[in-house]
Amino acid sequence: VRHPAEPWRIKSVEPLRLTSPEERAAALATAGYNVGLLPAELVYIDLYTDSGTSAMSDRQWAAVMLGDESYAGSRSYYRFEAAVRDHYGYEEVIPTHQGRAAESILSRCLIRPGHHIPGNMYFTTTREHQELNGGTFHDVIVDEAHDPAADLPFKGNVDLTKLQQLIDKVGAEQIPYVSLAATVNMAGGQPISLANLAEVRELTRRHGIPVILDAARAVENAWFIKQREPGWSGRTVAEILRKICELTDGATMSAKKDSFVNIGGWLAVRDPRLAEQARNLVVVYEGLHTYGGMAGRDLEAVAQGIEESVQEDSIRTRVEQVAYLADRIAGAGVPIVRPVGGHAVCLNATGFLPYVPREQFPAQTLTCALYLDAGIRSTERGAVSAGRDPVTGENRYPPLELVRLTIPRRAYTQGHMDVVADSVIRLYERREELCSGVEFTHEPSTLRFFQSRFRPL
Ligand SMILES: CC1=C(O)/C(=C\N=C(/C)C(=O)O)C(COP(=O)(O)O)=CN1
Repeated sequence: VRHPAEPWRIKSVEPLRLTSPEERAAALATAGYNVGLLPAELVYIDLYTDSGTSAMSDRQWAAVMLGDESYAGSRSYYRFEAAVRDHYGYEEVIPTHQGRAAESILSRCLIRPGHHIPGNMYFTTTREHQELNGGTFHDVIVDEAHDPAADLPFKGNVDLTKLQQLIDKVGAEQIPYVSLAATVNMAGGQPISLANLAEVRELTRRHGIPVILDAARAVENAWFIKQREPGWSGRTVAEILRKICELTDGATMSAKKDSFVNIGGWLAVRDPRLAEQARNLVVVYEGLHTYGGMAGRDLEAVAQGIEESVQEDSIRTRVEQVAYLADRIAGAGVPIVRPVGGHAVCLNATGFLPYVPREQFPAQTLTCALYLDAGIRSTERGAVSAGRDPVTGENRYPPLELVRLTIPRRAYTQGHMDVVADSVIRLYERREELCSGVEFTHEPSTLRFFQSRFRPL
């Protein structure tokens, strides 16, 4: 796979500092063997997340200068609203400062204690807000999504039998909505197909259950539909994105992903009554419903980012850069999640470190090794992220114990991808030496992934 030639050139740069192995060892010990607690200054290539870490374009920065900071009815809000309506198709647009704020407001509006929310695999903040409002999340994704080696085009698909069984078990009136992610982050950025989405739409319509989309990386999902789903190769990404949204009743959006911005999000629905309920809450938690926790300049940057995100060369080169990195790594025999997702290359840590038992957190261990080796920050997407079962208190050991190499948009070049590939391959060749993991020295009670500290065993 060739590294794509980018449809842009660099106009501004941010210097990176190369650290020494000694500096990195000291920094990691101070950070409690949690790379998320490292100062960014001591990270060379930061693949911790693609959320809010992308490069904005000159047109986005120019739009920032046009920000209308009026408290009510800002010009920038109407531009933002028009961009969401044009490209996602929802009538009622409510700004929030980022995705989890939209998830919180939606959950407060629709979920009551005892409710059940089916979805295609969990995401940490999405499930947290569903549970905080008394809901129980049920994973109805196809079984293959939990198998890193299953090389299927749409591992984000819903297993309709699982969904029907849940409806039969708890009753449609106990299901406030079906929560669908496009793409599925925790499965490695796996897309859902339009055909499956249409089947979910049809099944839920029969029971009067709404479908709410998590649109964070829906443009990447649209690209995969164009590439992999029969009948869509001739359509534009913009048309396919609209089609995805048409099959849903609303969406939560972290604009920090597809739309390139450093802060921003929205909740959009079709039902004006739900919209008014959400607007009342947005005023309480985010700000007036025409800025929702963003400055006018942020609203402008999101609007411009949405327009840029659906440009064919933009999304193509974004996804192809991820494929380039995956191809180099997999070419050396390193076990990764197949097929390669839109935003990340996910290393299968149990296959990579077969001698580190699950109780010693192989994925967490591998994130530490990658930082020590080359100053690369990656993300643990395994047992540490999955947390403890709320009932038994035992660690959850999901089938996917992954290290996510998450690629920011328009930020790193082929040279950086090669540094990452070389480091991963070097560690893989030394994997026999990596036979002990880590243990907690500090474990917070909720979302432990972010604040936990460990020591090496
Ligand atoms: C699929 C999905 C996400 O991936 C997501 C945030 N993801 C992060 C921060 C990540 O590193 O993947 C969120 C939360 O968005 P927020 O980080 O609050 O703007 C919602 N849905």
